[in-house]
Amino acid sequence: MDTERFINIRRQLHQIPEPGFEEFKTQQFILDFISGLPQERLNIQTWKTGVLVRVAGLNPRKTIGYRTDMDGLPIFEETSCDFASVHNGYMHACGHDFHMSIAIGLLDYFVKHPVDDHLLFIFQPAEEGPGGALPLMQCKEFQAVKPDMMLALHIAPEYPVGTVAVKKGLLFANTSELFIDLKGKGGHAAYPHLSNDMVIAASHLVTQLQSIVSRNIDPLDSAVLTVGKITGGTKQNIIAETARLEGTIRTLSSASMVKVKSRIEALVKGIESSFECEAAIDYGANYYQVFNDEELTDEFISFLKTEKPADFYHCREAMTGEDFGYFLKEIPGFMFWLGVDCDFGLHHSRIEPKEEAIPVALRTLSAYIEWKATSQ
Ligand SMILES: CC(=O)N[C@@H](CCC[C@H](N)C(=O)O)C(=O)O
Repeated sequence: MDTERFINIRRQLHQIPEPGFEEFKTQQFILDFISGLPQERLNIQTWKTGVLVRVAGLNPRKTIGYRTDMDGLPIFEETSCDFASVHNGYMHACGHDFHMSIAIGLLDYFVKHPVDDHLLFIFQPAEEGPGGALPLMQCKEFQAVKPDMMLALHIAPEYPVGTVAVKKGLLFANTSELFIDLKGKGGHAAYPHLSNDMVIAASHLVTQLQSIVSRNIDPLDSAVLTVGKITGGTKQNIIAETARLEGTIRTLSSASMVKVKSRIEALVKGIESSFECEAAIDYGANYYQVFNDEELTDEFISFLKTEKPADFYHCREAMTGEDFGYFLKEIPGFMFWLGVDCDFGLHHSRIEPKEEAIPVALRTLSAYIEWKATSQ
């Protein structure tokens, strides 16, 4: 496999990160690549900004699905790459450029080396939000070619290149976005008694929210509540009429998600009454946990240990979220981490994953899919 080619594709994709459901250039890039492949075995469909490509099997008994996400994040890139994002304010800071180039490499390989089973490559928009997996799964294009098993990977900055980390069962958390709007009364900075300051109300609320994880959740059943963005007011000498908190909730159990949300609602009610303001809560997109099929994951681990395309690490569950969880809720399969060894983590403006991980993923997945799609 000419892995340099797919590293180069990763660099081209890295330059054009786009928001969820606006991956227009990315979609065109993928379609252009596909149009250069031998077409005889291909069935190509688009859904919104996504692409579904089926490679017809030689003697199909099942369909194996491979999913990559496509969207970038609203982050100003601060890497030293000479192929940095040309979309100012957007960056592939969660590895979706890696994920796509690996999917393209596998597609290229299997078009030229067909296997018995059908393979479905799913280029899915909007993983970072509002979530493309669930609506894609409901579309008629997907239903017509629905796989019998699903695979995906995610880059992992904390593991060395050459490793694959996985576990059976729960891998990623349940997630819910969180948006809280506060409305009070604006006014002159010098007349606080005639106004109702939402910067103060928002500050109290952010602090109170921290008590939920520490005091309402069983410490053995982890949860995270992060407020990632806070906005309010218009100028330093004007009392803020409105403020907005934007965050995310992560829990390992769905019972804890219910609990966190009920505590948020109680605290927000308290803020309304103590600060005499109005508040509105919006939970945005919710992602179902990523739960790896036990049998298939065990089998993949045995494959890794026997064939050794990569070093196997047994990982713990993580509080990251992934709408790939919706695929795994309906279709057996698994997701794994691909070690890319870098100093900065996911969602950081300086993340520079090591590209040597791309050949590791191509080697591992082409061997595994080849075995899975011919042997059983
Ligand atoms: C792997 C990863 O980083 N996924 C994202 C998914 C975001 C879900 C949603 N927008 C939310 O914030 O809840 C993550 O932040 O874990």
